[in-house]
Amino acid sequence: MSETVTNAIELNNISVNFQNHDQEIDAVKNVDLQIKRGDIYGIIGYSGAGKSTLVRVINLLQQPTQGSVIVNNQEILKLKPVELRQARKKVSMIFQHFNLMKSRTVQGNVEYPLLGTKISKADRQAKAEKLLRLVGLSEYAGTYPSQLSGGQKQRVAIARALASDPEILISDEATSALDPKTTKSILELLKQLNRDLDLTIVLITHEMQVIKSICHNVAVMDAGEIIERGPVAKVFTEPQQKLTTDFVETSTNVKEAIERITSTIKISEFKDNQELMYFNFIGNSTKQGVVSEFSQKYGIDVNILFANIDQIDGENVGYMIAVITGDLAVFNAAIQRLSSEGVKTRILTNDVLEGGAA
Ligand SMILES: Nc1ncnc2c1ncn2[C@@H]1O[C@H](COP(=O)(O)OP(=O)(O)OP(=O)(O)O)[C@@H](O)[C@H]1O
Repeated sequence: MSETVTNAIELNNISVNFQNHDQEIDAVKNVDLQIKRGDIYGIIGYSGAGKSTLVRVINLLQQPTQGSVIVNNQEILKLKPVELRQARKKVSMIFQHFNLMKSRTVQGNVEYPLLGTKISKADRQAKAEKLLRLVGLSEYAGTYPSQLSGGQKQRVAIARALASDPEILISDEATSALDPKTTKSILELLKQLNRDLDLTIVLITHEMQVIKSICHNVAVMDAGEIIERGPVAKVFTEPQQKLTTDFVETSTNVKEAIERITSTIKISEFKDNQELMYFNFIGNSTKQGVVSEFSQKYGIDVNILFANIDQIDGENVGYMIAVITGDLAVFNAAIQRLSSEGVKTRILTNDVLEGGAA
């Protein structure tokens, strides 16, 4: 199958410039992005990185300054207005603040995108009922948004977004206003919709935890550019950029652990044969194996200060911070061997002494 058949979205050399008074803002700079049909693709970055501007280009809510936008094999910048309206129906969005209409009931909100279409009133009602069942809110059809919790409001917004039978759903920080438990249930719902409806999902977030929960692929944005991208498991285990490492270490609690450990132990008092080490294990390279290999085979003492294990895309990923004590030449040889077995290591001692670990 050719690329154009399998890609739901193809952005080529997209730039978006804004003129703010006498200042020009390059919100998106020369971005190329391909998203496969049926993928859950995360875009992560800090506030102002250009994420929202970039995804708004997908349905032309934002006109790009340059570049081409191909959605479902259609070059949408070249469509006539009537064709563009049709194409846009295939791309729905959900937002952080839900954007529900307060004066309409839950049912009325879900029916809203179908008003003014050829669909009959009875079919419209039946479709809204079906969608509310799908998101688990049937019994709330007659209530108003103000009577719902944040998670329920987002479910209504999702049902409404599905009313036009989209092929692509864009989620712009849709879980950012929700507590962790509700976030989890909304992400589970999105995962289910991706699977059951073959919905392509583009998900913007500033939390790597969200990416880790449901995305297959991720792009990291900074200052209008995509600075790193790839399958989530690969980006998590082999981040290439400092910003990506920051996001990963925050979501795995490693960053917090490094800060806690380095503020409680005195590295300046370490002996010459001691190092503070960070280990990252992937797949079969278990923590136990490494610790026993260090102590039994190399005679190196490993004092574990932090350990955590994650499941990313079905793969176990472990993180450990430890003080190791022993012959450093032997130790260096040991880490070289481990690195060939998929264990990543980083000596934190120097980072901390130079003030660069956090
Ligand atoms: N309509 C606009 N007019 C002028 N500048 C804009 C406009 N929209 C966005 N910007 C600017 O473009 C840059 C990127 O904004 P954007 O909202 O895309 O970032 P973001 O990564 O989505 O951040 P956030 O999560 O805070 O929305 C910012 O500097 C922002 O101030």
